Amino acid sequence: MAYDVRLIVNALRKCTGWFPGVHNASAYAPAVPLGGRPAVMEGVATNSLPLVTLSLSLKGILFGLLVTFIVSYTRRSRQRLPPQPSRLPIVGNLFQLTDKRWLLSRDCKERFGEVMYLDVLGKPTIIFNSLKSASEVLERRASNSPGRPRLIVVNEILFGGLGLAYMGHGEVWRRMRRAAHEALTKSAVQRYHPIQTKEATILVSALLANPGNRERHIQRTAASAIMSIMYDYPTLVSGLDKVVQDMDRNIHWSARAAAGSSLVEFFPWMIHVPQRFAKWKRDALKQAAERSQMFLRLFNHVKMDLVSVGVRPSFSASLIERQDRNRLSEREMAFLAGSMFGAGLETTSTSLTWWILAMVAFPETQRRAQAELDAVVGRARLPTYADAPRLPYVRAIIKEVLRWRPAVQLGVPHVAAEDDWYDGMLIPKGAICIANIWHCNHDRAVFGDDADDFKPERHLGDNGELLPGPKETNLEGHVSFGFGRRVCVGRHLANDSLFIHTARILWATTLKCAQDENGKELPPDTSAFEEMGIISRPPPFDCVIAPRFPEVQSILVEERESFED
Ligand code: HEM
Repeated sequence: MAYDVRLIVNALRKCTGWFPGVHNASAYAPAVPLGGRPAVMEGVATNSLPLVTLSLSLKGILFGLLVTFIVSYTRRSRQRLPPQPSRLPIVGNLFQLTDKRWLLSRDCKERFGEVMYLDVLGKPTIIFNSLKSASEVLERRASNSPGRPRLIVVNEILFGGLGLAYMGHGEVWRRMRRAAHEALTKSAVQRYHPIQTKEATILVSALLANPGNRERHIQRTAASAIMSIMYDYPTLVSGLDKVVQDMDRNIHWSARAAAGSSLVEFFPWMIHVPQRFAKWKRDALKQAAERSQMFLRLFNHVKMDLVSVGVRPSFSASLIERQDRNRLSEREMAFLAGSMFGAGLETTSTSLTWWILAMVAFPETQRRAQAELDAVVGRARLPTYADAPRLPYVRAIIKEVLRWRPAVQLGVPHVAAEDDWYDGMLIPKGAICIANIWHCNHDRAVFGDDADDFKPERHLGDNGELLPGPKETNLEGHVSFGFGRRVCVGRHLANDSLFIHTARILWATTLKCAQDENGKELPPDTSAFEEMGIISRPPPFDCVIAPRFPEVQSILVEERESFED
């Protein structure tokens, strides 16, 4: 009897998604309509194998039947998984996972739909490409995904297992998370308004005095505010302060490590390689020792001040006051405060930089916000937190910036505790779940055909009031703060900080495009971004920052003099 081996091999390929020779993004399965299944699920090309015809005996027939059985069994179980791009032997879809630009592309969403399955070195990984799928699985059924995957470098080495953002959801995480949550509720963060107000004023003055150093001023203000909030640290004069530089180095390390860039994340046995053969391990351990010393030093300072100077509001002080209730050890408290610094600094400063870019690129939105400020605040004083309820457009701009250009474009990974289903597709137990925050925030099914446009008024109601976001978005109007039990614990602090900084910059300055020598405007590129680990920020851009009216300078000086230090 003659059999065409091609049929058997192709059937195998159809079920396993194995495409020999596929090794880069250009080799993804052919396009299919939105919501359709990619080629790997629909069928495979049959013209790449040589025609081999064999004469088979009875044994061959039995072998064929066995293969057919395995094929149809594998196919049945695979068909329940979300669509998967073609993969390579052994590494599977590793290269798709690390190709962030492709993951953020419309092409990815259109080919693979709302939920995509990647096999990364044998680890099932699910990418949620729509707001509906991410919020249903990670928000509404949040109790199934509070965990994090094992993050060896950032959690186990750099944070010694105590990095709030990166640790698993065990008992220690629960205690640390509850303590952080209680110290940073919407009402608790109001005690930090004086710090944030002062920092915003210093930032505006610095931007007007020396606009060329814009990025350095933003970095200083973000670092200074968070150091004061976490440790009651005095206002930093410069972003070059040693403690900030140390922290900064650590943050960069964490951000890179959190992006899973180290080989040990994929080959955990590498953790056992002795240090003398593994530079990555030596470097990471050195960073970890520095980090631990710094966290403990800063925290102990607050403890001593509590005795000598008395209680002044800070996150660390509130942890010490509630130590019995929180049941946290000194080390856990010190690492909790340190985790907050790392998680809050780059995210907030990056969002402020995206905001400046948006104001320069879309001057009509800037003018509308300034008209609102003139009407509500006038020009005789700077805006304050008390004005916030009557400044819906200023706040709508913040929501829109966070939606339009999220600082974290691909969410921090969660892990599915049990098998779960979305739209008939299996999310297997143990799968790494990553919300594609970029696609969620630009989801046309929720935000309309103009989802890619910068349009703050989408957050306003008919009477100009600020709307709660779509129900899928934690009512923020975006999902840039993540999901479920791991949602950003510092989001109220971040929102308040962005409000006072942006309101004061808008009140005092006009932000304009830079010009070339012929007076031609040089608008910033609104679609480019550069990556720092899990953070995406705009590439450097120039802009002009000028006082909006003559009295600005004297009012700023007066305001600064009113701050006692
Ligand atoms: C605009 C500013 C910010 C953005 C865009 C942002 C974004 C995020 C995102 C996407 C996550 C991951 C959520 C998830 O796993 O689903 C996160 C977690 C976290 N954020 Fe933020 N964040 C910001 C500001 C802050 C600030 C100011 C702090 C602290 C002061 C902070 C502290 C944290 C912590 C500790 C976590 C980990 C929570 C956990 O795993 O239990 N963040 N943030």
